[in-house]
Amino acid sequence: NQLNILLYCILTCLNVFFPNLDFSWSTELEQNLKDVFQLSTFRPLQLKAINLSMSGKDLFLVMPTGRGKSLCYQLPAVCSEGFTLVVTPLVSLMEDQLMYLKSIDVEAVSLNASSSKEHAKMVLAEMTDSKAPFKLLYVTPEKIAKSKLLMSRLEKAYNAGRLSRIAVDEVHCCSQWGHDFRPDYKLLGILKRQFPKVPLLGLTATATGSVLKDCQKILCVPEPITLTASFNRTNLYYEVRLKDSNSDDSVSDISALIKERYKDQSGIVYVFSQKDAETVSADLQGKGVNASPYHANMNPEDKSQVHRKWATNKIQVVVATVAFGMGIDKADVRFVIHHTISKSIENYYQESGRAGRDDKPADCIVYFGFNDIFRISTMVVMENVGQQKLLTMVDYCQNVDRCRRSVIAVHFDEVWDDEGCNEMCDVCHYITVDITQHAKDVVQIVELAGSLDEKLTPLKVTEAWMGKGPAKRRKMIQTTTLSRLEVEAIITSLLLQGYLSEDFSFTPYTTYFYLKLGGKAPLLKNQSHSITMKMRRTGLDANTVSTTQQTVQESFRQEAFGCISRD
Ligand SMILES: Nc1ncnc2c1ncn2[C@@H]1O[C@H](COP(=O)(O)OP(=O)(O)OP(=O)(O)O)[C@@H](O)[C@H]1O
Repeated sequence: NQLNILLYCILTCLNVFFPNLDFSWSTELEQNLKDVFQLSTFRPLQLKAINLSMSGKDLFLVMPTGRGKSLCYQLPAVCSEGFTLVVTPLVSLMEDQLMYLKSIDVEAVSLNASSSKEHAKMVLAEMTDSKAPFKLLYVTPEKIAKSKLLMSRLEKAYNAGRLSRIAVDEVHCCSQWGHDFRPDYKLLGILKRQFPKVPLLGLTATATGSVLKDCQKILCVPEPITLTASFNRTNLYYEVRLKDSNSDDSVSDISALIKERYKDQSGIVYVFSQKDAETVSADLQGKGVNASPYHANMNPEDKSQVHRKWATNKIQVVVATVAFGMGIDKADVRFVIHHTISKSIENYYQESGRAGRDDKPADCIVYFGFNDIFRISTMVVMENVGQQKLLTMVDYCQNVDRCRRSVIAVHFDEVWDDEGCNEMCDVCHYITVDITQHAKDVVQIVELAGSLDEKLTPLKVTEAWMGKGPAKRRKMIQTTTLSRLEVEAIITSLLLQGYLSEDFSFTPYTTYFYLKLGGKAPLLKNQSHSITMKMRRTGLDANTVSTTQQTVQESFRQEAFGCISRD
């Protein structure tokens, strides 16, 4: 092993100068990639990870969901003597992998709580048999923790040189700081302690530096190399929409999106609770969307039927809780809509990451509702740093000063270049505009009305500024050519920034809302005073940005959440 590591280091250095230089296993790798896995090229970091693992190095591989982590241990398994032990958290994940490996004629077996006695006996016997055909042995962490028989067999296989590699899938489950902690993962340190010479490969789609440090300690891996692929899924468009928590407008909006923008395209709608899965699914069905619910409380047959029908495009949309998660590997998912925010950015990244696995454009939209923050908050109250993580998700939704992608990238400690978004998020469609002159024009209209002892409703101010007021008044003010939506957005902004304020008038029958000068209006007399606001650029592709309705909503939102400072 040490010779291999030395060889790897020398060859890596030489590779810089001689890119075609190969390792002893390179030809076999290339061959099996094509012949067995039927893939023509490696994706970024796959070859590097495989070469490191083949050289005997312990490795943590952090690679976005759907980028091909499994190949990084399956291909080495096929190219090595003996077998690779794969620890995976869910039996369903295991079954998917076994089915896939069977379809490409790679021998693999599993041991879990539902394995029959005969099957377990056969597998345990074959572990030490040099003629046994299997290349991968999938086990749950519970099995490692509870089965002394398995550990004793692993020890025998290790001593016989048959345990070639250990892969720990979803390695972040080791750490309580991770988003999916599983107590049995805490016990996996036994593997490296008992089998120190076997290289370990920990795989995860989402783990911050501190989570990985924790995993390293728990797994007793002395000096792992960490390879981190970029989190930037360039084909995904990220968008946040405001949700009025007191109405079901969001469901109407979602159904309109599915029927128009995503007509005949496959997608997922994530919801907060099992009850929401049932009701949102029923609402969507009522609006003519081919949707089905999915949650942990359904019986296993119903769940696998929904999954199967969705995978074969007989159901267009699955309305699911997070139970519809690991192991979902449908390539052509064109949209992942969150009816409710996720409980952390890690969760959101993983859930939304199920879109666009075929590298074609796909949308990730989250509906952000004020009340949802508190619903989730009570759910995560028992979790370590649950509130902190939830707030990072809220910040992702609320912050319109930073590109959505940059928030995700920075969260995962990735060095980020703002150009990396390529305008593939809603925030990057906003521009900061100077509205000082507009503000002066509007304030002049309200001021003039005041001097004439008139009161103007917001509608009257809008119309006056757009030149629709009485002709003699038009001559006294500066009218605008801006669109109505822009005019409304600017007036709202001035109201929220304090340049205008409300002037209520009560009658026995109704209450009138007029606009009057706000406390900050006098600042506009100062030549050096300027005001800005964020606005969505106009003239953008209707397929990737929201409707005009959204423009107004967004501008309200930025102001309402105080994204523009009140200077
Ligand atoms: N080099 C490659 N070229 C083309 N397709 C690939 C390549 N490597 C893997 N894939 C495909 O990418 C898909 C996702 O792979 P895989 O399931 O290993 O992803 P993953 O990173 O483990 O995702 P998850 O985090 O969801 O488990 C699979 O369909 C796989 O066949």
